[in-house]
Amino acid sequence: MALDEKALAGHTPVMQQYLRIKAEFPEALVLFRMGDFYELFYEDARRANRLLDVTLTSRGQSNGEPVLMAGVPVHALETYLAKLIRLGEAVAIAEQVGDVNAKGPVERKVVRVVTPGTVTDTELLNERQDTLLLAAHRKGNVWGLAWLGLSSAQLGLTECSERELPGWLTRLAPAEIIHGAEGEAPAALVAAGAALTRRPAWQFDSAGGLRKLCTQLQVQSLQAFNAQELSVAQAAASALLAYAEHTQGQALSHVATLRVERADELLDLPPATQRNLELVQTLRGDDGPTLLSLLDCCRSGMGSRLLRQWLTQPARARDAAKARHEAIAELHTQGFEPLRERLRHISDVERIASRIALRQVRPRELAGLRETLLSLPALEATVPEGAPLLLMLKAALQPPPDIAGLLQGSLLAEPAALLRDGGVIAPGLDADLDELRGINEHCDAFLLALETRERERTGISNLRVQYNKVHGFYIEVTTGQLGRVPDDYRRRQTLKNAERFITPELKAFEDKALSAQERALAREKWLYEQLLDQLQPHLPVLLALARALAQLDVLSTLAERAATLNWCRPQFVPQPCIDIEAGRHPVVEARLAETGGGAFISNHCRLDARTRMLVITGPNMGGKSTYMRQVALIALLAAMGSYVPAKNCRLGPMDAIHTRIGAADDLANAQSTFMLEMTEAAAIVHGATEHSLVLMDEIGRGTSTFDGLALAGAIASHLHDRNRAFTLFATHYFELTAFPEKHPQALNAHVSAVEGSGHDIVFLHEIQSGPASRSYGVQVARLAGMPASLIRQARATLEALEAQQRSGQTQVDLFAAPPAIPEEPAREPSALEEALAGIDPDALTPREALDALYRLKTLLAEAT
Ligand SMILES: Nc1ncnc2c1ncn2[C@@H]1O[C@H](COP(=O)(O)OP(=O)(O)OP(=O)(O)O)[C@@H](O)[C@H]1O
Repeated sequence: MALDEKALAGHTPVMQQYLRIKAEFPEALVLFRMGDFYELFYEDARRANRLLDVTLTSRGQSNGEPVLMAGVPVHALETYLAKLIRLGEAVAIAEQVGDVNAKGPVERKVVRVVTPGTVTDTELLNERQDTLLLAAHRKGNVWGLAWLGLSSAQLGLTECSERELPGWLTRLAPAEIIHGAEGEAPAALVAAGAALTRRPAWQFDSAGGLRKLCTQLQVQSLQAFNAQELSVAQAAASALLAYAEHTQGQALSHVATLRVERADELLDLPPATQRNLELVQTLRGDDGPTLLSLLDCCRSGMGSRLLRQWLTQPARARDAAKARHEAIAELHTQGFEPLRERLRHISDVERIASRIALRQVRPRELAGLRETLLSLPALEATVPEGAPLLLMLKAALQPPPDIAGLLQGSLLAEPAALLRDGGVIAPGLDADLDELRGINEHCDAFLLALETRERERTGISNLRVQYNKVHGFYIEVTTGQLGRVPDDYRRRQTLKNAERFITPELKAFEDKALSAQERALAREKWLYEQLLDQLQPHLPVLLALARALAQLDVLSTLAERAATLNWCRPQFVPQPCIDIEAGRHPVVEARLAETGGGAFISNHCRLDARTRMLVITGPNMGGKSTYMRQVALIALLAAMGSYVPAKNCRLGPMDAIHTRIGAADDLANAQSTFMLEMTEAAAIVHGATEHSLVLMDEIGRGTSTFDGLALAGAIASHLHDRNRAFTLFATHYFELTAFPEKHPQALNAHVSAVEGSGHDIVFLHEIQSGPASRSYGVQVARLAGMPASLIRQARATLEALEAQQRSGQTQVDLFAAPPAIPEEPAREPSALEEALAGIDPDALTPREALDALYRLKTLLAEAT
């Protein structure tokens, strides 16, 4: 924001200082330190009043206007910061850095900028979820994405199409997105629900990005990362790195590797799939119960964060998943509890390493790191050796011993929480510090000796030598004894019953002791900085160690889950198939167990090259949705490297899981239920391949029966004939049970239910072959507590409708091939067209051209 210097001149000096700072951080709320408060002014004050409920006041005048302000107390900063970051705000904290006693306003400087995507404070981060900053840049039809986890040292790039963009945003779930679009932010970015920050368009520059990335990674080119050609993503990276450095006020030395992701290497889980399968969030937006909440018994935040990544970004290739299955099998045989017990005590090495790089690490975090490093040999001994992946991770648990030694030699066993309090550096590291501390420690002995001496000298037996923070050292004499006070005593303070004095000797000691304390503190700070310097070269090793610990945590957690929940090891085969014996829905099963809702009924699913589609019918509440979702969840669990809730499971190659399952209206995006249903279905019809798994739940129900039925039939045919995807197609349209008659790769299946006495219905939740006999909708409504009279009326209407249908009408073929578009009959050219075709404009003189024009006009008049 350009500052109008003339307008500025009318403001008070402090407000001038404020406005200059604000101009540097126009998008952030500026917290301006004034004594014991951080003040916000003008529009920022209004926003703070709305967001934080702090009082809005106005004080004095500047530039002829009252100054609107709101303040938060210094001691409550962290609480307010946490709230603002959760609300998606960016905050710049301007501290007083100059001499408070100097003339004019004390110098202030922004020392910290905290934004939702760049927070690194332990208190402000979610322990179990990565906080990512993402930059998005569009060029033509290509979107370039670059993302950074400041506290996990992750840097990633990808390029994708407009269609793929929402999938990436859901998968990465960034906390903050930066973009360079003028005006309104692109709708796809807004839909991601992250905080949006606009940066100047010129910062999205691919040449600059390439340069910045090379400098960051200390390489000549990005060839080794396969990122040399990704110019749109490089442009995004340029803005990303500039913004991250701007907020941190320093280079990001710990970010030393780059991952290039390609959509065709990942199992495609579009946003609808992630939502419908309730992977990390329920349909209501809660954190549980979800597949992640069921799986996440990790012992560390690092493990939880990695588990979430494995779940939302599974690879298409099966190698990594196979290696994980093998490791889990080994952990089953050899035991995983000792390892999990050890992992319980490790600290968050990943975040600590990042905070070392950013020089924000606290003494106790370093002490935690030291304990973790020292516990590695014992932890390593609990890792079984059988599987190659475990062997590799075991090897990574041996970082050079000098880091642990360095921390041991440098830090006290239990250092103070904050460096500014002192009491952090170990004795024996630095002779100067030890000497300064010695002065302090000998203080007590000196004071005792002085007290004895002064008592003898003055004959005052109750004389005391003491210290307090406000008045320093003093000799206290009660009023009755004042007559004995020698001449060299100088009065320091008068109390009700006593006087306090100081002597030249005590004063000299005080100067020495106090300055020793101050100097010891300064020395500790300096030594701490030295320690951070010494740790910098070890960051890559520490980050590698963090990743190994996180993997061990996830693997042993998956082993525990598999054992506790009775899951099996899936098998991958090259032939196309989904062959699940006695599969279960893990989350529904766990809920039933928790609520005493009875046993979960397991079901098979057999799809292969000959049977690619199941048309599933059956009553509402019968378990169709549960069944379809469980097949998808089993496929996904296998792909991420977990065991699966089934007795046996064989899976062929898979490139995507598409789902179209009824959801609430998307009012926010002004789409009706039906529009949303068709948009999602269209995306599936366009995207699914013969290696995809497609779940279609009651497609067409959002519109009139005939429209819905016609569309459902056409979509089923398309999926069967053209996409050839593995499809589970649940429907209430009985007409669709005729589908398999004409479609050789489709089969009917139904969820079973029986009608008990008095029209009651009992759900058996078993998937059986063949179509359902009827739908039981009225019975379910009765179960739901509809009044008896209403149910009677519905039943009568139903019978009448069924009778009407039986009484004739030729059947419409729902699945007939679409009629060909009629071709236009061949037509004789008109006289006008023939004349026009006969003219060669280049061969005509102007006169002939004019004649030709008249001739054409005449022909036109004759024709009309
Ligand atoms: N295999 C099963 N074993 C035990 N209980 C089950 C099983 N499948 C489903 N259920 C129970 O039945 C309830 C309804 O299941 P679900 O929502 O899958 O039915 P639906 O057939 O899809 O119903 P609708 O057609 O109304 O959407 C579930 O919440 C669950 O409690």
